[in-house]
Amino acid sequence: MSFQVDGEVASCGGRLLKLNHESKETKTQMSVNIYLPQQYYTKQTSKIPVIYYLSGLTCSPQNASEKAFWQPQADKYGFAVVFPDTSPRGDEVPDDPENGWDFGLSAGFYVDATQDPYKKNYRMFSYVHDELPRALHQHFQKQGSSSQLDFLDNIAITGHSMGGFGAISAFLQLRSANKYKSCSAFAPMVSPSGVQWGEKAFGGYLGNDITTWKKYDPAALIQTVKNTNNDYILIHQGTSDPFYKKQLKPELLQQAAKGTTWEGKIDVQLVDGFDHSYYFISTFVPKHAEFHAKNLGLI
Ligand SMILES: N[C@@H](CCC(=O)N[C@@H](CSC=O)C(=O)NCC(=O)O)C(=O)O
Repeated sequence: MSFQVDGEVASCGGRLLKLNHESKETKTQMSVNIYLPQQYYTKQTSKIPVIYYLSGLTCSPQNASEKAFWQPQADKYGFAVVFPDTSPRGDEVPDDPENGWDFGLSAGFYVDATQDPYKKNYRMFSYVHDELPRALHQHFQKQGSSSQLDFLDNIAITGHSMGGFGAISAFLQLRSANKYKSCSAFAPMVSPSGVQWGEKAFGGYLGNDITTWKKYDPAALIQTVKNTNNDYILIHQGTSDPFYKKQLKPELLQQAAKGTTWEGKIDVQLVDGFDHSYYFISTFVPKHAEFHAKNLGLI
């Protein structure tokens, strides 16, 4: 459960820690970055909430740490940001037999695989939402500073593309436990069961029985999970995103929400001319930071 420090970088008013640890879930070493805001170093007494940011296909924890510009927002409101990896890695970890970038390494889809040969290592749902937060809690507790960081209770989740899918899927699956206080997403894939990226990933990790896919599919989950808390989900989507119409389709979540307790609660903001890149993400991170800061009780 203990973390090794691969690096520590001064960034804005705080520090970005680059950590790795042995995961029982994935049976591999997992990298994770965490940004500790300036409030952490001024030893404030109230607990610092945590936002989990799930990255998209091809990403490691570095992409968002370097290009999303969460750090100034974290300093502004006083939250920490955790950037998990997108899949298990290593020579022993099975990859895409087609050598694509949309499955296998860097493309774990935040699900617990049930199919060979993936089920041994690809346990990203259990890793991200259970093992990692507990491991971080224990690590910082040992450092004598757990009172300052709240990895388990006052937490929120967001993500981009595959990670936006992972964030909404987990938010809904874990809603009855009120695990995440709020959820937002940048250009998320909201109905993976019906698009090529999702069909390939779910087929490979979960098998051909599509009834097993529904457990993870936001457009299916939204029809069964009750919105008892008057929550809403914030989504930004660029209109010039090459993946918007074929893979992402955020409007499908709004349509699926019709007639449910989520109707009118899926706030899809289409932003003209923006693409799928970190230029898009970094532009709208301040809006997502403010949204989560409100839900985490920081403003
Ligand atoms: N390599 C691909 C492009 C892949 C891509 O756009 N990845 C996105 C996430 S896509 C959905 O999950 C990403 O975040 N890339 C990392 C980055 O730093 O931009 C291609 O060649 O088209």
